[in-house]
Amino acid sequence: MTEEGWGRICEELQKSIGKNNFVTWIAPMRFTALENGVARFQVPTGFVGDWVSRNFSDQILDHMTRNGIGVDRLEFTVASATPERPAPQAAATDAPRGPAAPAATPADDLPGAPLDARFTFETFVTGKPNELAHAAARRVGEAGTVTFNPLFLYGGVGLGKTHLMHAIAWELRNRAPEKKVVYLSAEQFMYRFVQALRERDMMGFKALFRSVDVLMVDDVQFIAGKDSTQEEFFHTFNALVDQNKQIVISADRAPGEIENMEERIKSRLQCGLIVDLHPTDYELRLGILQQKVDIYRLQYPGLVMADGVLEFLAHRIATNVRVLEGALTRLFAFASLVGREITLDLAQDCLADILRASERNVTIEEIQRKVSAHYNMRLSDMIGPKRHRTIARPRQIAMYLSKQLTSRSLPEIGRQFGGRDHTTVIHAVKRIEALRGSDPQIAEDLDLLRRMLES
Ligand SMILES: Nc1ncnc2c1ncn2[C@@H]1O[C@H](COP(=O)(O)OP(=O)(O)OP(=O)(O)O)[C@@H](O)[C@H]1O
Repeated sequence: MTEEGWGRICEELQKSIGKNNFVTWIAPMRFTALENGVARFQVPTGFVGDWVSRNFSDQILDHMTRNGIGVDRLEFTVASATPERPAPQAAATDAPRGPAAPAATPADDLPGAPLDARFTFETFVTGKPNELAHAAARRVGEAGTVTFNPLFLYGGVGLGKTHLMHAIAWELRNRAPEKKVVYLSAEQFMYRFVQALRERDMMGFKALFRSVDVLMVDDVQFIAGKDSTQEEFFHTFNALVDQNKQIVISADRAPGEIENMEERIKSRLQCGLIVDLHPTDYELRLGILQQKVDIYRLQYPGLVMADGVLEFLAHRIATNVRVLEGALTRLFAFASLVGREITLDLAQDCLADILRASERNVTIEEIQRKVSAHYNMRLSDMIGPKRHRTIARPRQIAMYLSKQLTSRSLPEIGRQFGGRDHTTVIHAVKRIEALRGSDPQIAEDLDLLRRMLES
């Protein structure tokens, strides 16, 4: 098989496994040879190789065979690190993100930290809260003229700062492989600096950091209060800016708000473009969940997910994306262990602790009040006996929202709606769930009410 032949197979694969999966897992692979029935590929990380081998090898073999290529198995080798720049490797993280990625450390003489193969622009879901940060990161990834220096990304925990930085590094690696791109955390910068001091090799340290083309330092707030590290960082920063080399910095807050950071550093950090990642909104969370589910569906092909579960998670887990991902991972693992469909009930059982922790404190009374005002009915009719459609439907909507937005049990919800039975609540939830899909007016009302209740 030639590289061209592999290109054709790639086109077919993209159709059969979907663009997202293709871009995340297959595109980073490089076909190297076909010998004695073994097709060999280079992959950026062991994790990518394992994942492709477990999830896509049958389909790859199938496409190859159908294209008349005699192949029995696939073999993956990790592209080795070049001395000029760190070889991207999958990093282990503390967050549950599907199967754990093996930790890999770059060669000792390189200042960079490993990159996570999953953190690319293709896997970064954009929405209102992060569109500016994403656009700025894309611009830096284009490797064109340096227009803003530094790019300073900041935002709360788990909102995608590290993901965007890795994405820039991957993009630069693809577009401008000759550039020396170094990504590392501020902690690693300090570690390198202390090590150089201990080994009396400050010349080596300075030469190394001043020779990079793009320097990316994550979580810069870490060096606040660490005087000599700050000092060295300042010199490195200035030396690179003077040479018109791109710098990208991330932190958990705006430069001006980092305590115990020298004023001259703060003002340096404010010279370029400062963009923040806002807390996620419902649409963005839903988009992220949908993307992750596409990946999980391949890992757990037999699992069925009921309608409304992702919407439920996106409503209820508004803390940060890492928690959202952790919830989904747990849900899929749990459902596959017990061999059950992923329903709203299963999600509520399995994620009770996470849901409690991210509770927004919307009460059933509040829901009843907002819904009755919206439909111009009396609050007392929410709990009263009237069964006319103009009353019963809003009541069902209020029950549905109570199930979605609070962690009250079905019997508790029933009790608060005039002592109704929990089966009435189940019926209401199912009915509204169905109407949400078939009646655009109801879908719109639900959306509006949810927004009002959450704001
Ligand atoms: N917009 C997004 N699209 C897809 N995944 C996202 C998005 N935002 C965050 N994530 C995912 O959420 C997780 C946490 O993101 P990341 O580690 O980049 O956060 P962070 O802002 O660097 O957090 P911290 O302050 O804790 O370092 C990662 O798995 C990342 O892939």
